[in-house]
Amino acid sequence: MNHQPNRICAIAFDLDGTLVDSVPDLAVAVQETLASLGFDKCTEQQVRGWVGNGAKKLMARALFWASGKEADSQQLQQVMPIFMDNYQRYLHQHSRLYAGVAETIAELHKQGYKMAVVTNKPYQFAVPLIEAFELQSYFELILGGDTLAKMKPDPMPLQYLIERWGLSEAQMLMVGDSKNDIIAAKSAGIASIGLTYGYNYGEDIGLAEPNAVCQQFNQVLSWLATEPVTL
Ligand SMILES: O=C(O)COP(=O)(O)O
Ligand SMILES: [Mg+2]
Repeated sequence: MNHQPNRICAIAFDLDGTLVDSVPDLAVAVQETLASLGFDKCTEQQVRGWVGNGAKKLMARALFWASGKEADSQQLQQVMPIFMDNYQRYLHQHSRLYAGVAETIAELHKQGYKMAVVTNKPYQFAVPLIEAFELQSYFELILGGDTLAKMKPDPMPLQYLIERWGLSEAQMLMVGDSKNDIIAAKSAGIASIGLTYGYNYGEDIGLAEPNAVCQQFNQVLSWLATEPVTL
């Protein structure tokens, strides 16, 4: 791997909606949590629009939809263990890697890129999900939404990686499906690729203005091959 100061040699990947279509299992966990509280069940499609800011915010959005009012911290404190238990049970029953992810991650690893997962998903779920798809050996680090004091769109997890790996901003790329990923990348001063197939609250990822918009995961390889010099 070429470690020139202005060439990308490290990549941070988002997890939900980028590597893994995790909504099928998240949806069942949300639905069962709502049902156990006596609320109507939401649809999988609704959950698709609620994912992005971690497990607590997901349940807060679901409760708002179900009850018509904002959940207070006491209610969330009571509901979160139920959701966490439910999601723990389903985690990777119906979740699937997106097309091209396994091959592309293996190829990037072969090419020598340093790789990490930077997700807003709680760490306790991120690790077994990545392990279920046998990807853990490719990633030097997995940062969950609760690993550091702040999660995306805050740049903290990306700044942590840059510092820990002793890189310049120009050497790092963020690949994600949500504007949270792109905002975090921009705030950290690094390049980003936005994927169109994931979860972005139903919005066009292009509106967040990543350096490139890709329809398929393997296009990350061709982008890196043609656009390695950044900023
Ligand atoms: O758990 C979430 O809310 C989103 O997770 P992600 O950051 O991997 O997309
Ligand atoms: Mg995502």
